[in-house]
Amino acid sequence: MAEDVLMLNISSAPVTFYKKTNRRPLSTAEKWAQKKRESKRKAVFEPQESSASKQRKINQTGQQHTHKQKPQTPRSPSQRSNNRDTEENSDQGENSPAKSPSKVKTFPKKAPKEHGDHGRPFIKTSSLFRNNPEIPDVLSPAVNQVKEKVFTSNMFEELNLHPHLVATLHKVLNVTSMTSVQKKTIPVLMSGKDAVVRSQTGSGKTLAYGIPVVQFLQAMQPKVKRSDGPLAVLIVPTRELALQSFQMFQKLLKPFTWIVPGVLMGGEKRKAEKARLRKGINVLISTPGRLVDHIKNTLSIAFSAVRWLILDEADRTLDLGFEKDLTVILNALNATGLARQNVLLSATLTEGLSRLASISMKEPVSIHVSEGREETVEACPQAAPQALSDSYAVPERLQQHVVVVPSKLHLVCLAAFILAKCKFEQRQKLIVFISSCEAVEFLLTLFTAILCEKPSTSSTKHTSASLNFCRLHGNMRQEERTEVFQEFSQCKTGILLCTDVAARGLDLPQVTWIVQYNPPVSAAEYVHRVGRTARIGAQGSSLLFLTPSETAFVDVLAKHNISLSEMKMEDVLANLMKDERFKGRGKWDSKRSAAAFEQEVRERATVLQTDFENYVHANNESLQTAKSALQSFLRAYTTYPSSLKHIFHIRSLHLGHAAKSFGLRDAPQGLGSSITTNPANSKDSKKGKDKAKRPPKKLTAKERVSNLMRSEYLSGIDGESKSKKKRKKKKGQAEEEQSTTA
Ligand SMILES: Nc1ncnc2c1ncn2[C@@H]1O[C@H](COP(=O)(O)OP(=O)(O)OP(=O)(O)O)[C@@H](O)[C@H]1O
Repeated sequence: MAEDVLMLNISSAPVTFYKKTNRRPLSTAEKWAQKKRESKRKAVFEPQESSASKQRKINQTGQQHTHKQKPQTPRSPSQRSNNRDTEENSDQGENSPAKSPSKVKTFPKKAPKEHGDHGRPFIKTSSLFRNNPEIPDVLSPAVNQVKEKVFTSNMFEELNLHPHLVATLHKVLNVTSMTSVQKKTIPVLMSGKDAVVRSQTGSGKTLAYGIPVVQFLQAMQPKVKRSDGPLAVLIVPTRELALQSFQMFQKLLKPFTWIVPGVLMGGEKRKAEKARLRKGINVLISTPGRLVDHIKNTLSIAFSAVRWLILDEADRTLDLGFEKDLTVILNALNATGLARQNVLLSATLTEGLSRLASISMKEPVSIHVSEGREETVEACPQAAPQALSDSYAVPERLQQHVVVVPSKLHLVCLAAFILAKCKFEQRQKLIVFISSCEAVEFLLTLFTAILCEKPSTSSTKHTSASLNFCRLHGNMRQEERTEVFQEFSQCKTGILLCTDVAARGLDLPQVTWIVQYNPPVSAAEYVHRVGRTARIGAQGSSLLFLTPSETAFVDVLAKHNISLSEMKMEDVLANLMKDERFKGRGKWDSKRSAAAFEQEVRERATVLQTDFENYVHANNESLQTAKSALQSFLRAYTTYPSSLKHIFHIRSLHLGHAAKSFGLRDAPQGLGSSITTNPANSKDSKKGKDKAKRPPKKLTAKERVSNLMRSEYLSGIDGESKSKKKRKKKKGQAEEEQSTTA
């Protein structure tokens, strides 16, 4: 433990605990004085146990409680005794810099005994409300939120489309009037121009390019044949989005049966894809990596007839992570020399894309829908993408919230929120974004075990629904991914725990809440995540979790004209009052004071956290799962881009507190050394000290990219690591092997 603290420089970093303190380090005497003040303060503010209650516990156990406990068998909340120890021997296992030495003396390290009178094992409880950093007020700066009108009163009939296409839009896709982006984009693309299109999430961009492509292909003379091969190529960053876009083209092409759409995506059998390519695919939808794979290994893929290239989620597809793949694709397409229409689309296109856009496009028309530019479709040669500002539009009916939660309380706070929405409210569908595949798996198992239990008696005051958890991330088998994606699309309620693999483009109907349990890597990713709700003019809400040291991210969002309102952590936790399974040790009476209410909330949070911890520590397997989830979370934390490192830096994480958010009582040994790369984080040896004096090694652009990409692999977005590719080659699995990372 102590080593971890040193390695991460946590103990010497007061910024971890109190935001924006530039104080000099405290002397030992000052630290003692501070601790004394702190414990006095706690005596006033923290829930206290009566001495009678303390005495009762000592009598029951025959001893005082110890620091190191054997793992307890997890017990259902209904089995639990209400006579639990809350906030008692609470700080053990955390690398808490404010731990009082006197406390350590008070509790000798003895194994727990069973209660003599009840025959129940001693239940270790968790300290949640001590030694947390102060929660600063979050003042989201006032911004002029960019507004985009979703719908227009114009009908598709006005566009001079094939009547069967219009009929399909009405009957199959159920759409009649155009959205703003469709009204602006479709005529431009039908006139044969290239375009860079930016409009908010869920505003109908897919049809904005889908309709012109189908209109063009159905009118081609001589008639399109399968043997022509790809005439339109659509590149998207994830497999689920590829599947979704493919399904949309299937619908649009219903009346034009001679035009064949097809999808290539990692995780599918290459052999089958090759066979389909041989037969002929006219509208080819693919993830970049898989298309490159076929360009290199499939003879029958030919691009001699390609007339359209569309990059959906273009900022993601064009970013450095996919640059190499895209270069291969562009070279293959350009080799044919045929005139081609190019379209780039995203909700977050900025000027950063000008470089690649200018490589692949001819005098693109820049289209954006923000108010004030309503009717301007400017032809803007070469420099078109520069016209796009850094302000992002988010759906007007999206209510955005932020909650500041100390690391220790993250897990219970998320659980309380999920219970509130999905157990005690009707028709709620949540997506929870988490930074790594392992953490998704861990939370799925934990929540299913602890939150999904049925209430033991009829004492539950509120009517409650059963919780329906599912998960989506890049380490799942493709069939399972597809199944979950389809199921969650169709269900009316439920909770999807996922990585950023679900952040882009997915059109999952009726999602009511987006929870960002781990903050996104950029403002753009924030926009895409929240964009999974409030689509096509609907209402929706989002909640961003930040720790006290991360609150400056709100200012980063404000720079992109995104404003959030604060939700108080206490209010989220207060939802636990609806769930009798986690009630505290005393009899709760709703007529009691506000202070008693607050104490009961804290007790319930503690009971819940204790359940989580008991579950995690019940056996070695669950313990290891929690540890590797924590490790993957920390790894992901090191991959924030340098522009955000002042907010999200591994050194400002408190390992012990982060461990608690994975149900761990202790921060596992050696975690720090496996995570940190900065010499300043090495042990406090002379060598380490010397190194620490040196400025951190400046990363090359390549290293920064590989760092960033590592986070994408963690979150399961399409792509493959070099080492993985090598391993695959070695095994000679080129044909059948399925990529697990996309
Ligand atoms: N004209 C329309 N009228 C009604 N619904 C529409 C219309 N156009 C598209 N939709 C529906 O709106 C939803 C969102 O569309 P789409 O997925 O194309 O949005 P998007 O702008 O691409 O979002 P994102 O930026 O998140 O990818 C889909 O369910 C689609 O069927």
